[in-house]
Amino acid sequence: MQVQVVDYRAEDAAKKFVESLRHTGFGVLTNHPIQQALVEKIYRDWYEFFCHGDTQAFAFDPEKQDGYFAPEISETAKGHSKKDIKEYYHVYPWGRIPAQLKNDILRYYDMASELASELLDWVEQYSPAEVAKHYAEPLSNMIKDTPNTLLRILHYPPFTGSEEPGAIRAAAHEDINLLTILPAANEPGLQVQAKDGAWLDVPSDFGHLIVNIGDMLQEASQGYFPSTSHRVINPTGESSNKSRISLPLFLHPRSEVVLSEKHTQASYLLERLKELGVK
Ligand SMILES: O=C(O)CCC(=O)C(=O)O
Ligand SMILES: [Fe+2]
Repeated sequence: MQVQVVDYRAEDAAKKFVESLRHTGFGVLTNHPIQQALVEKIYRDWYEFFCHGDTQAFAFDPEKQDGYFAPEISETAKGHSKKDIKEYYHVYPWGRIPAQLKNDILRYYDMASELASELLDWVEQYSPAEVAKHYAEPLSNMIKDTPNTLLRILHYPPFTGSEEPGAIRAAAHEDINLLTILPAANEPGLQVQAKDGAWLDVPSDFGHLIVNIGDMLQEASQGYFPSTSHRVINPTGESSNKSRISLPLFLHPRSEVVLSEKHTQASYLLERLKELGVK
């Protein structure tokens, strides 16, 4: 099993990329249209906010789920008992965003959402007919005008030595949503689980764009596209003193979109958030 690094501009990009998604749940793009300078600026500015900003003034709203999630209330992955070692902020265009960070993060949100829509068209194009016939509507249509797509800015703080034994930056989990788009973080650590159980590093050179299948696309494709387990391991050596910032965009269909006979987006999300203990 290999996560493919695919040149977005190559002629056979869509085919290769969807093959990688099918076999590993992950695909990685180079030469993609997301501006790296913007990503780097977001990393710097949000690092500043996490370290010196008035995070408590933006404490998350339990109902709407926008805002800042402190390390103490941060999520526990499904099936795990220890909290992840991280803090994060949930950006929705309709939600609260610190004024000085608003322009850049919403520009990124729009840019990444637009690319995501194209990637969903690629997935649709290379879905076998017997899989695609179960899509209740075109995949890219499912996210059109959606208020549910979530941009999460994650800060994994430097290690101090007082971390809870056994806890890791992000315990093994699957994403809940349709597709996740993630620029390579400023520090390594992201791994995906192969079919034989082994953990493999996801190619994460600076500038790479990492894309993975979430449970909702697995559900909609009746398992054809696998939502694979991934995790963020703890830093060692010099890296232990460094923060890690990452920026996953979780694409969510509109609430009423039908995923399968059993679930709409809304019913599926509610079930999963309850499992995570954040709802
Ligand atoms: O920080 C990362 O690289 C991945 C984060 C992640 O998997 C998540 O928040 O769902
Ligand atoms: Fe994830």
